[in-house]
Amino acid sequence: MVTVKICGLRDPDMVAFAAREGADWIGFNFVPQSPRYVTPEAAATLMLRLGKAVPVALMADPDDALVMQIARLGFPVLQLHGQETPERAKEIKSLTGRDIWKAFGVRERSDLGQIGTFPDIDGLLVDAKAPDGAAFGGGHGQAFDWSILKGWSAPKPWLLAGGLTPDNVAEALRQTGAPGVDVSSGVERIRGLKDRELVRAFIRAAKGRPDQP
Ligand SMILES: O=C(O)c1ccccc1N[C@@H]1O[C@H](COP(=O)(O)O)[C@@H](O)[C@H]1O
Repeated sequence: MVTVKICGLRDPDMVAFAAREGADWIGFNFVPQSPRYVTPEAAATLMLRLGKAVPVALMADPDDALVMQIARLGFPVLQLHGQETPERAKEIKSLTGRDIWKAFGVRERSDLGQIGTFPDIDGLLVDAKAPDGAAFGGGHGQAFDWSILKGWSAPKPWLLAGGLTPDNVAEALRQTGAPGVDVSSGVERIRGLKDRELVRAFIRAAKGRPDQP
């Protein structure tokens, strides 16, 4: 079954709702410039509502103090969405003992080459490259040309990300064969605010049960 990560939740009831609807992972965003940012203190409260969903901490170029603070909250997975080098990813893994997922922004086939230079990560996300001039590297609701993944085989467990929505996720999965998907903007009607109907529709479309009430 396809696994689903819903990212950037800020409201405890929405965390509980997404978990009940079948989200496998729920992402909390620690990128201060993002409209989905939560403080570590707020995340600790949100994490009480996870049910069976697994929390993922999204950071971009975090310093050691932040990664340690986040690891102490009990996150098993740290998602690095900045300009982290392979060495820094390895260092964060050794510092925290947590699984490291690295996000890679892609636009063309050659962009996939960078992935092989990160031997120490545990998983990865293939996301669209951020638009020029963007203040941060993800959550822009932009898809990339999925056909660039044709014939590519991921060296680690991976999630497809970037501009996914309830309407396009089934087609994205069909084209890419991704084992999992990650969404942020595509389940919002107002930027930064998740929408229950869209969260439910996304999870159902991704898991291939769109018509169930
Ligand atoms: O969601 C954000 O605000 C964000 C900020 C900084 C880095 C990453 C961010 N989100 C991640 O970006 C991808 C794709 O998001 P979208 O569905 O296209 O909006 C996803 O992995 C989010 O976790």
